Amino acid sequence: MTVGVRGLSVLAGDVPLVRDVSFELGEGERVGLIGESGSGKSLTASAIMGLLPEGLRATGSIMFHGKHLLGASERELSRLRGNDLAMVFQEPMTALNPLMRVGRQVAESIRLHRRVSSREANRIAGELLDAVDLSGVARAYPHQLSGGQRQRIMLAIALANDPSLLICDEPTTALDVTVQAQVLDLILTGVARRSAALLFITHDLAVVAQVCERVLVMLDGRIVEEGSTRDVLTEPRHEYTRKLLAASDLEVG
Ligand SMILES: Nc1ncnc2c1ncn2[C@@H]1O[C@H](COP(=O)(O)OP(=O)(O)OP(=O)(O)O)[C@@H](O)[C@H]1O
Repeated sequence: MTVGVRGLSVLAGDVPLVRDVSFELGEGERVGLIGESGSGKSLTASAIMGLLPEGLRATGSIMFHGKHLLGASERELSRLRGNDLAMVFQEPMTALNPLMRVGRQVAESIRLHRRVSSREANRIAGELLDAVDLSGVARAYPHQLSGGQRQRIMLAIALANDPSLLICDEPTTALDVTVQAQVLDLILTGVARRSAALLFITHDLAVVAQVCERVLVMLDGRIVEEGSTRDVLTEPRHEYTRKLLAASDLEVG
């Protein structure tokens, strides 16, 4: 097991925003987390990353390779983040440094966690950029790249240290459809190559169908349904999942 979430709740004071959520991700498993806006998907991801907004607290337990993440020190968490535990967000511009060339940002993410010379880090960064079809942009600044290119830089950074868990929070929502397909392919290749587990947050059931083996459905802070992607999308049990399906233009065959 890569990650095991047990009875996770996220609270703002006494108000529960995520309620008693439990799930596991096996090695190399690709799991979708779907549900309407405000259902608690991002907070669940933030709790795993140890990145909850100030004022919120998590209870329950999150095990990652046998380590308790809730209650881990900030030092331990920052050692894991960007290393064995990585995340790609919806908006890459906020995560990239606007003043630093993108190749250097990839190389620095390597040197933050590994003892390698800057030359070696640059070499690995070059390989990572090749792997996301971005050979030749290492010297560009973020604003000189398209949204899809920036998201691929974020993916290269997230994969830089061969994480065993990659969390993607709506990574393609802001991209147009053809670019979206390319980024999804690169995510799939990137996790497959590393046998990394993937937790993929999205509103888009077509994306779930393409990317995930298993799916968790959240409503109002709870997981209300889970199962194989095929079962959930062809024979949804919960009324909410049926509504989601009816509202999507997904044709499940
Ligand atoms: N810092 C915060 N303080 C108080 N409430 C918050 C905070 N962050 C999020 N919430 C609330 O918690 C609930 C769950 O938020 P979350 O961002 O996890 O939803 P989501 O399912 O990811 O939605 P979206 O798809 O829009 O990103 C929402 O009702 C949101 O308003």
